[in-house]
Amino acid sequence: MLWSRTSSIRRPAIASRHCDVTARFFSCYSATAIYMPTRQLPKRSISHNTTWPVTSEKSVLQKLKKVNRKKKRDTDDETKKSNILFLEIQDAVKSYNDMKNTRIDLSQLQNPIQLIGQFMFSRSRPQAIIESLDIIYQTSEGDGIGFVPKSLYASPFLEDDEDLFNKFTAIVVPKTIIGDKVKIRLNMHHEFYSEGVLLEVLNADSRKTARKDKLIVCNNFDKCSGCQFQMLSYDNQLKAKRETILKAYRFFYPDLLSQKDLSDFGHVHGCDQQYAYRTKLTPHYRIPKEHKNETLRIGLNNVDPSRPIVDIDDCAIATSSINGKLKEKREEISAEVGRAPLESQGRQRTLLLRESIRMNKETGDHKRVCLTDGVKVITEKVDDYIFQFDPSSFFQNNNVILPQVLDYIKYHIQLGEHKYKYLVDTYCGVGLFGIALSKEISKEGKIFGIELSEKSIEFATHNAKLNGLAVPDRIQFIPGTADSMFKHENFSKSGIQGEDSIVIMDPSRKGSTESFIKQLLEFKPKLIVYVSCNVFTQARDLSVFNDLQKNSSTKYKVREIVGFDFFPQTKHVETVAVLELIDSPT
Ligand SMILES: C[S@@+](CC[C@H](N)C(=O)[O-])C[C@H]1O[C@@H](n2cnc3c(N)ncnc32)[C@H](O)[C@@H]1O
Repeated sequence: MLWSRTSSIRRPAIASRHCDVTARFFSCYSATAIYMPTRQLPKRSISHNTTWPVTSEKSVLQKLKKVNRKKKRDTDDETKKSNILFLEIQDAVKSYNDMKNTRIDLSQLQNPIQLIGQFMFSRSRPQAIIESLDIIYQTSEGDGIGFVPKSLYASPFLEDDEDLFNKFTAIVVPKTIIGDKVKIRLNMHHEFYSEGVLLEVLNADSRKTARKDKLIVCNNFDKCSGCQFQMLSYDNQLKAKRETILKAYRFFYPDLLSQKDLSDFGHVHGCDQQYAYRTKLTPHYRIPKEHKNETLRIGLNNVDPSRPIVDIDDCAIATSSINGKLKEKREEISAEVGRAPLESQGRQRTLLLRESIRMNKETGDHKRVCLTDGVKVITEKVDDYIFQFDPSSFFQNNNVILPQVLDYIKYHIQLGEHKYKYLVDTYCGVGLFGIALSKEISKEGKIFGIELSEKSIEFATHNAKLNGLAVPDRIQFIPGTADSMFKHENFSKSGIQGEDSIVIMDPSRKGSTESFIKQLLEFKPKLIVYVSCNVFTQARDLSVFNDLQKNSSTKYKVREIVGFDFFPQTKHVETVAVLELIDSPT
């Protein structure tokens, strides 16, 4: 179970009908030349038969709940994407107020249910165009945020002028960056924001934006949800990712920011290869409905959720062997389309494309190939270690950067005089860190790993043997939750002591648990290395660790928190936090 702390996110009270926004605001706003759609939508001109108010308020709410299940803010998990966006919108409001010298508050952003209803159903959605929107904020999802007064577009959809007066819409626009001036179409409206679809960048060559559209290598970049930052120089991509790290700690562990030297906090190490690095791709396709004359599309989701899958021939961030296999699979599937039984037409399928190495047993040479459906075992090489795993098990998708990450962890293990005897690899997957760092601990020492997936543990044990490590004397992997490890019989029998240990933790996106963190503090490892693919949950977990240590005599210092760019061109950033024990009662 995911632990939770009291949520600091509060829903504002019902929108105030008497919010004061200065006349000065309006004067500076009109200067930004945001104006109504060329095709003005006359008040209440939308057919009542197709849209609101035929759709009752109740059914709109029900539909919204369903459509937005994933986007719903969740009070149990403050690090959920929808909650992060909510915090980011509040952040964006502050930036906007500072820039424009105004005092908008969150209640002024609330979308009335009537407006939500009008924009909910893609078939009857009105064409509302915002001719010019300034992007003033970047979200951790890589989208831009801008604000417009509701009076600019919403009057045809709202009966009550109170819902327009001094009210604003926060518009979240994928594929935009701070400084962009863009033309957009409005899509779904949610409680506190609306989705925008980018139609045109109006200031692409201006100095106000870091956008360089000539850097975009992919023909599908504007539609595909896979990459967000192809229009940025690589340096600027790394800067944007550092901002995400700083933001995560500001939201969930602000004390740390004030303790640390900010100049290096969150520095992101770049990847040597910025395209053709991805060793796994899972494109989707829908078996075309013959009677509707549909065409086959194989690719990734569209940034506009109301549009179909983006057909992708060649993915610029995937390796060449993956792209080769994608072409083969396309031909295979196309050939079968006409033969698909009626009941399977319209069904969505996902392809698994995974790069693997193929060894020539006689010469020892190996080449990289792409495997797909029905494959039992994938083989990968990281530094001098070989790893095998089944395609459903987790394994990192960028092996260009992996040696760099391992070197970084080795550097921290070797820093100082301490000779470590034990390495505890929690959330160990198929044993990557335990095995690849095995030389970092003394010969008489031991490596212990725990992982939820039994299948992964079978492969971790197999990988240990494959790499010449004695099981269970030198290395042991057990299935189970990380929470249960410290009390596990095998762990107790292993004789592993905190003072001579390094604990690696690498949980999935939802992060760790309070129970694990408590036990970790009691175990008192000399060094903790927290690897994370979600910096928000990492910041939350380290804040909990800090709260717990305040009431204990055991003291840790955060040595460093850095990022590694496992996924160039995208919004993702992997972070590594290194904590060292500085004081503990004997
Ligand atoms: C991000 S992966 C890291 C795997 C491995 N460290 C690597 O780099 O290949 C996270 C792993 O944690 C496992 N996991 C998820 N919840 C867990 C839990 N409560 N206890 C132990 N392992 C868990 C997942 O199955 C997954 O293999």
